[in-house]
Amino acid sequence: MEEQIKNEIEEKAILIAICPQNKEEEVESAIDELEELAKTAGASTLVKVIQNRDKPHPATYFGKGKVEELKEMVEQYEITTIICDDELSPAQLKNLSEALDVKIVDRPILIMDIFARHAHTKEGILQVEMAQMRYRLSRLSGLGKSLSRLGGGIGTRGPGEKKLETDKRHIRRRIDMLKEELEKIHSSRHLLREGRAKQGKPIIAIVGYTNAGKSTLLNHLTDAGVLQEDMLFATLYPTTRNMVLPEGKEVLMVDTVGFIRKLPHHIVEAFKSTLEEVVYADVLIHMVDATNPDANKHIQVVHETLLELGAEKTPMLTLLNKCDRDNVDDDLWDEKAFANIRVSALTGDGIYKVLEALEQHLLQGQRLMKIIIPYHQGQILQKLRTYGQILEESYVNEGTYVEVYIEEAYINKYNLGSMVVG
Ligand SMILES: Nc1nc2c(ncn2[C@@H]2O[C@H](COP(=O)(O)OP(=O)(O)OP(=O)(O)O)[C@@H](O)[C@H]2O)c(=O)[nH]1
Ligand SMILES: [Mg+2]
Repeated sequence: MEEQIKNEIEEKAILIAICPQNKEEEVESAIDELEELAKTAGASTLVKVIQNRDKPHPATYFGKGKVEELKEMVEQYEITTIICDDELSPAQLKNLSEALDVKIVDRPILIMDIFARHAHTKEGILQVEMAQMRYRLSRLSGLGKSLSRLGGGIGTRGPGEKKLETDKRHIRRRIDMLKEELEKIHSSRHLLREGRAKQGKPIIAIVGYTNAGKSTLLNHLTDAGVLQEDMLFATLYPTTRNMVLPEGKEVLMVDTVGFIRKLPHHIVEAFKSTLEEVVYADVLIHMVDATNPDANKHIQVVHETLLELGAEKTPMLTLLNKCDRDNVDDDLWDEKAFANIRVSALTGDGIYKVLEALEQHLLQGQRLMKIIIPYHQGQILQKLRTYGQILEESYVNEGTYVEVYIEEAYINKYNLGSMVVG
């Protein structure tokens, strides 16, 4: 069964979340963020309802009484959409939708909807559709009912197919096609990356919470002309630009997709190749919006996401951004960074210090390492050829024996310490 999509309806939403003991502040800020996300997706929030409970009710997310209350509010405010701060199970989706007779949207659907609106490149469009299809396949029983209620708006936007597909076999077939197309794009991205590696320039990736100012920084540094806007997930694909540091060192700067708490698993999967830009970087610039009351939480989410991606060991320089504003948190500090610098990507204040710190980091004393690289880790040898100065190379039983002059940063990044011999 397929349904034509209509997107013109005005969505009036109630936001719902549960609050375990002592988590009041965290939940408050999460639901405020959910309101921002809802706004970005075109829905206005009329009411926020938080229920104190440790875990969601397995069948209906909220308990019975609270669902009754919701029902009354839905009628009173002529609500079209309920948006839940957590990911809902198929049963919860179905039961809530039946009990309340409105569309039910959860955090993953909402975020994917925003991604769908902002995807403009072929890769981005395919990736979003892949995430949506995978999600849809896993939620079919609950979702069909919920989304068919209003036939438009959040959750029904897709950049690819203009149909809301609810047939399992069709979805599976579509997923296979998307997979094939994406693999083609990814192999060309791989070649691109190899090409860059051959240039031997260090890669610097700008990471951070969504809306922190990453694109603004890239634009300031390189006139990249990337869209910078006060909205969540303005950037969905990486832009790379050449740059020369003050003492003449050439680097590549990459702007990337922003992170957010509870970034849907299907998004992470579908955007893996895009997010991998972060994994291949030699240094990370971590942008923090120092005026956001939740900046500490944002820093923590960025650390967690980097860990998930396997980039937690990459040296990181943290920029406490938007310091031109008067509501900056002066106590902010990212412990994991090798330096914290206060900047304004908008006015350029402090940016010179950033470039100096980067350059100093990249040029800092090299060390002589005598190591054996196991044969199955040939890619590390490639990196040493690119970034280091190899004095000797020979083949032994355990792998390739190498004596190399290499910068400190790479020793940590490639875990060379564990390969030392003699
Ligand atoms: N006042 C001030 N505003 C800034 C600064 N840097 C960025 N902004 C604003 O913050 C908003 C977000 O900036 P972007 O550069 O789009 O942020 P981003 O991190 O690329 O966001 P996503 O791509 O959506 O993840 C824009 O409205 C920028 O103008 C700054 O230093 N000062
Ligand atoms: Mg951006």
